[in-house]
Amino acid sequence: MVLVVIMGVSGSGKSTVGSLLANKLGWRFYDADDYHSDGNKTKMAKGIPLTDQDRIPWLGELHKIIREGLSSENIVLACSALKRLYRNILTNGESSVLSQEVKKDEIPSSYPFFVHLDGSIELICQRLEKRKGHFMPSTLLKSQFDTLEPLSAPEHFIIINVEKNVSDIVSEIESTLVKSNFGSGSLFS
Ligand SMILES: Nc1ncnc2c1ncn2[C@@H]1O[C@H](COP(=O)(O)OP(=O)(O)OP(=O)(O)O)[C@@H](O)[C@H]1O
Ligand SMILES: O=C(O)[C@H](O)[C@@H](O)[C@H](O)[C@H](O)CO
Repeated sequence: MVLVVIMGVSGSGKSTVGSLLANKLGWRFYDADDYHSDGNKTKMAKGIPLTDQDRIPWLGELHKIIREGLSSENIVLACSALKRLYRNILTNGESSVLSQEVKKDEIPSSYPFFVHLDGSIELICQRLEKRKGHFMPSTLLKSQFDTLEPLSAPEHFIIINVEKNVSDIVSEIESTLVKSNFGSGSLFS
């Protein structure tokens, strides 16, 4: 089965794009925000950036959920996944990455395809300031950009600029997925 991870800083549109994409494809949608501990959410709401120690158990838990889900369903995951380490934990699990040893049988049958929703801090800040009822303050945006490590090979990815409207972004992801055939995973089979 296939895992598509919609990643990027807070306010880049991961939840909006990810849920619409999953809906269009008929795939299962997970939002990583729903799996943060209360401690992590309180910290962010107070304007304190999360550390590796805060994020690693959260990503390890997401890895387990996704791995289980991938046995029967294609998944779209919205997750900040800012650092390469975090993306490796999502893919391979916490213990294998922290022990520097990736066990082949722990890699999901199709490794993730990442979609980075990229944009200027000014544009994303404006969107965050307009967004209502969310725990994440726009004051944390600079730390999100400082933490972000760009995707690079051998990661499989596309980068999409969030100046585009949501439906164009979703269509671009869909057409990329149709054209791609990464690893042994057969898309839309
Ligand atoms: N391409 C877009 N064009 C215009 N507005 C957008 C676009 N993408 C998202 N938005 C708006 O920007 C705001 C942030 O989007 P969203 O909540 O999906 O981001 P997010 O990356 O999931 O954020 P977080 O990580 O903080 O949960 C929302 O109000 C959403 O409606
Ligand atoms: O890694 C992180 O710092 C977090 O995932 C944040 O990105 C928040 O979860 C999200 O942005 C809040 O909405």
